[in-house]
This record gives sequence, C-alpha cells and structure tokens, in this order.
Amino acid sequence: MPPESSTDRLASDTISKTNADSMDIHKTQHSVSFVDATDVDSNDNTFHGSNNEPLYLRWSRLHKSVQIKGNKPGMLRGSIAAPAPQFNASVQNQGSSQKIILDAVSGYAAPGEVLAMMGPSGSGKTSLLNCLSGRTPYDSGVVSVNGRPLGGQDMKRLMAKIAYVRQADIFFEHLTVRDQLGYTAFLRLPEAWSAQTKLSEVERVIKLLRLTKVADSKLQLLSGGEKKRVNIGTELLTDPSILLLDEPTSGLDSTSAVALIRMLQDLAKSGGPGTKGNKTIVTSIHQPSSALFRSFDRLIMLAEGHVVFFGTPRDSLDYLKTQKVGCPDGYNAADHWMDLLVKDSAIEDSTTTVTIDQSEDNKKSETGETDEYAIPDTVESKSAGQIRKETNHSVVMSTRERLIQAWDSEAVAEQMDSCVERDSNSATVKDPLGENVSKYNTGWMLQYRTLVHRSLKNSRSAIFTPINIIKSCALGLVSGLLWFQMSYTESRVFDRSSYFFFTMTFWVFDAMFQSFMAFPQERTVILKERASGSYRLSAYFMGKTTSEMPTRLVLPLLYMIISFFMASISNKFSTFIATTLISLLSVMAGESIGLFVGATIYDMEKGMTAMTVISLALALLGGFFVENVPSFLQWAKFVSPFKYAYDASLPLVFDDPVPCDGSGALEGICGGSDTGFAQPEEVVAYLGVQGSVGFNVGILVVFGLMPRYVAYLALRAKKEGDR
Ligand SMILES: Nc1ncnc2c1ncn2[C@@H]1O[C@H](COP(=O)(O)OP(=O)(O)OP(=O)(O)O)[C@@H](O)[C@H]1O
Repeated sequence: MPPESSTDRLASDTISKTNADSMDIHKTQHSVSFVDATDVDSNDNTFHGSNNEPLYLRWSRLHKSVQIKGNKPGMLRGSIAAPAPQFNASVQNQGSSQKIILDAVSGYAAPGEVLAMMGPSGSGKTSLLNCLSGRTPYDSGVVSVNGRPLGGQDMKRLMAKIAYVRQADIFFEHLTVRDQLGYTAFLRLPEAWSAQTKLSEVERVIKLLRLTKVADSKLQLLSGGEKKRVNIGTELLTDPSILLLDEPTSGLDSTSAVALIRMLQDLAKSGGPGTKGNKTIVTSIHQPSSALFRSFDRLIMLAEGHVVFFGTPRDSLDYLKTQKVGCPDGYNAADHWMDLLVKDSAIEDSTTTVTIDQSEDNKKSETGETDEYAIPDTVESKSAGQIRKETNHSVVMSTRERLIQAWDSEAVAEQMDSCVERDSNSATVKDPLGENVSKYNTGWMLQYRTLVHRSLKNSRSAIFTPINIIKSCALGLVSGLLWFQMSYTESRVFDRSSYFFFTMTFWVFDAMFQSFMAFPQERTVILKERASGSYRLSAYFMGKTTSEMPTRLVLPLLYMIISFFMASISNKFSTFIATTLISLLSVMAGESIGLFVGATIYDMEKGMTAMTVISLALALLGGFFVENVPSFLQWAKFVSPFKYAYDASLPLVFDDPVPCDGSGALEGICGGSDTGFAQPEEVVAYLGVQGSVGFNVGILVVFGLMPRYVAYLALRAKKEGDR
C-alpha cells in the first residue's frame, strides 16, 4: 500500500465523491425502473423491459492475462530478424510467458454519463471494453449491472443487451446505409414488432445520426466519419441502455470527432429522440482537446493494464497536482496525462526531444477551437517546452510507475463491492437483463429469411459483377473456339474429354478461390454480428448456401451456354442440361472447400498457400494429367472433386456409339480401323471413368456439404475478439 499522503487523501476524496454520485444516481434509478416496468407494452416486454432501463455498470478487480508464445530461434529469426536483446526484453524468453493486460481494474459507468477511457496505446482500453461487453472472458473480478453480479451465462446475455461499437467499421460494403440498418432492424428488433415499426426505427436512427443524405449510398462510398456513424447507428437501433465505443473518433478529423462526442453526450443525457431513459456510455478516446477532455462526466485512466485515475476530469487535474506533476498552464490536459503515462521505446531511447507545443498548436489549428487553458504567449509556451524536455526516459518511467503505485485501486474496488452488495440486498432490484433466457430477439426462421434476402442482395452485387460476366462469356468464347465444332468421331474423343476436364477444373478452382477470398471479409462481419446476438450461425449458413447458389451458378451457366454449343459437344439438349447441372454441382463442391479453408485457417497468407497446394493436388489427383498414378497414391484420386465431376459428365456425353475413323485414338477398341463403332461403355472405360453417373453425382453432393459443415463448426468455435 502506498504511504499515507495527500495522494491518498485525494484518491479517497475522489472515491467518496464518486460513491456519493453513484448513490444519487442509484436512488433515482429505482424510481425510473419502476415507471418503465409499468409502462411496458405487452407485445415487447422482453425488449423494452430490459433494454431501455437505465443500467449501472460496475466492475471491480478485473484481471486478465494472456499467454505469450516466445520466439523460437529460426535461421533468420535467430540471426538477422530478431531484435537486439537489450531493446526487447520479453523476446528473450524462448518459452511462453504470461502477460497481464488488466490488473485489478475497478470503476463504474452511470446512466446519463459519458465515461472516457484514456491511456497510451496498449494500456488495455480495448481489452477492458471487450471484457465489459462480454466479448472476451476475464480471469477474475466482478462485472455487475444494476447491482447484479454477472455469471458466465449472464455475460452471454449481456452481449446482446450492450451495444459495442468496435474500432473497425465492419459491414457488407455493397449494401446501402438504409439496407444495413434495415437488415439489422429485422434481425435484432423484437419479432413481434410490425415491419412498419422496424422501418420507422431505422428512420429514427438515420435522422439521429444525420445520415439522411447518404441513406441510399453504398457503404463503400461513405467517408470515414459517415461509416463510423453507421456503425454507431447499427448499435443504437436496439435502443440499448449501455453503449460501449472503442475509439469512435479514430480516423476522423477533429471537428467531426468533437461533433461525434457531443452527440454521444446528448445521447447519454436524453437517450435520443423516441427513446426512454438515459444511456450509460463508455468510450475510449485518444488525446482529446482540452475542452473535450473537460466535458466528459468521468475519466478512467489506464497505463499498462492498471488504473491510474478514476474520477472527474477536474479532479484528475487536482490529483496530478498532489502527485507533483500538475498540468502546466496553457497545456492540453489530455496531452499532459499522456506524456506522463506513455511508455514508448522510441521516446525513451531518443536523446532529442519532440516538442509538445507543436502538436498542441497543430491540434488547435485543426479544430479551430480555442483552448480554455491556453495562455497565448511565449513565456508559458517556453515553460511547457521545458517541462517536456524533462521527459527523458528516466522521468517518464518513474512518473508512470509512481502514478500506477499511487492509485488506490483497492479503495475503488471496495466501494464498488459495497454498492453491489447494497443493491443486491434491495427488494426492488430485478434482473436487469430481462427474463428472456435467449440472447436472440428473433426466431430462426425470421433470421434465415432476412439473411437470405441480405445475402441475395450482397452476393448479387459481389459475384454478379460486370467483370465476372465478361470473364464467363470470354472464357466460353475461347473454349468454344478452341474446341470448335468437334465431330463425334474416334479422333475427337480425347478432345471432348479434355473439354470436360478443363470445364470442371476451372469452375471448381474459381468457386474455391472466390469463396475463400470472400470468407475472411465475411467472417469478421459474422463474428461481429453474432457477438451482438444478431442471429444463429446455422441461420447464416443456411441462408448463405441457399441464397448464393443461384447467383454463383449463373456464371458457369453462361460459360456452358456459349462453349457447349460452339464446341458441338452434343446435339442433345438433355445432355446440355445434365452436364451443366454437374458443372454447377462441382461449383458448389469447390465453394464448400474454399469455405472450409477460409474458416479453418485464419491467416490469409497461410490460407492462400493451403488453397494453392490443395487445389493443384486435387486437380493432379483427378487422374487426367497422370495416367499411371503410382499404386500407393491410387486412393488419393478419390478425394478429388474434379474426378467425380469429370466421371459424372463423360457417360452423359458418350451415350451413343462412337464411329471409328482410323486415327488410332481408340487403338484398343477400334484397332486402327476406320469402320465400326466403339460402344459408349467401352469409351468411358477406356477413358478411366469409374462409377455410375448417380454415384459420382452423389459424391459431389457430399463434397458440397461436408467441408461446408466443418467450416460451420470451425466458425462456431471462433469468438469475436480472438487474436
Ligand atoms: N490476445 C492477446 N494476446 C496477446 N496480447 C494481447 C492480447 N490481447 C491484448 N494483448 C495485449 O494487451 C495490451 C493491451 O491491448 P489493448 O488492445 O487493450 O490496448 P489499447 O489500450 O486498446 O491500445 P490501442 O489504443 O492501441 O488500441 C497490448 O499490449 C496488447 O498487445
């Protein structure tokens, strides 16, 4: 424990003030809850009863650590690539080590307030938000909502009730703003609500976030700030009581950043038009301007996973004074905090000094704001510069560590515990997450229908692009010309079979790579949406499979229409239909393999390598290129979908006797003669076809389903926030 000092007094003053605030809000909260409870519409009790109630979020002694794998010495790593040991102490550890990313973190966020989370990069802001939102587990500690400590199952339900706006704006970029919000409304608003009500909610959010002008623009065309607002809007649709935001201002110019934070502050106070109750807002933010810094209701300062301050911005400045590191006049308070807390090897090792006066000036000129603390002349600027000069590494290190040491986390934790205990003993406390045990607001069927609709729209724009249509037509034309008007005779038997091998190979490859490439992008959207309890994975998978099928199949169909008749593969229309269906089935098999690789291998580069090896190996094993596959590899051809697509097509094409023409192509059957016929079954056997058409089609169906199912299981095992 730190020695009794003015620091301690200030910390305990801050805490008791905090507690007093917490008590006040807490008192009012019960009366609000009571009014809300009586005001519930009979149709939507699971929703309004839980989501609109002001919620008090507290956490105490949160601890989280992760396993860090040590670098194994490799040829390169051991020599050139490894950093010099003196610069990177942790890398020296060859085995795995434990890294503490949150250590005894305590605090609270109250309804009607914006809590700003600040700290240098890597201080644990995202990790804390992830834990509070239920996205990632923590090792120990307590998170409570309205005095109810949350267990593992509660955390799952909490995920659906807390809106969490992550740093990255992840959407299906082909959709418009209205589509994005509309689909979210249908997936996440209570099923009992009418479509009209859901659409009016969408319009409310569009208006609230000033997105009217871009409502019908595709997301890929929006600016960074507009995308961020859509991201926030997507979460606000459910009118959540708690809104967590991870650096919502990153990538925004300072004017938009200020506007966004002001909007959040309004939202916290009023709940926004058409909503009930105040919102509890927690946002992480990087170095706001002085004015913005002072406008937050409360701050939590983090450094290396420790809390170094929790309280109001004004108190934070007093606190720093007691620590003898007060913010100099004319200096941005947020920047000052950051200077004290930052641990950057580049700064520590540097002998030159970066002047903060400049960054401050830049900031002010960007925002056009006047700093309330600013004292316009050089005397003060100079003293700020001098202070900055003191921030050589020894001072930075000792100040940060001293601040970590000085903060009495246990006192905050004890206050949180006593509030939780008092609340849980209260007779009026009810389950803040509502009685609904499911984390979904909608049933499987509605989720499936909505996702089919969205996927149809999305895949139509993503797959059915002009460039893909041109590709299919051009390839059809080239193939048609290469195999142009083949006669149905002995000499063209191998050309005919090679047409099918090429066709099946190309379309399986194409589907494999397309679905593999599409998946990493889609996977992040799915993980994000699933983390907020939008839908079941099975609904998504079924929706994707059924909706993308028609669009994915149109392209091979175009190719077949052009090439089949140009090459004169057969003059029977039924053969055209049957072989086209088989090529479509092989596309489904290829897509399924692509999904499997995309879902199981997270790393794009590794996935790409795996795809290349798998696809080429499967094509080679198909039996077309190597006639005499070594006996120990004979089994391997049975794992190639190309083989089944090829074997299923040939009996359909060679269904009439083939006239011998003396070319010797079917030497073993025609014997070099130009009279007589090779019987269909003899031809297909000569070409090495195995199994009946039905059997090969059946195996193709299995290929279309099995890897897809494994991909589903792999995706199920992944959680949002996994790194
Ligand atoms: N799963 C993990 N494995 C290894 N390290 C992790 C993991 N999760 C977090 N960390 C580490 O924990 C620390 C805190 O990370 P976090 O993302 O919470 O920081 P942050 O304050 O949000 O940073 P930034 O402001 O740059 O986003 C970082 O050093 C990060 O590398």
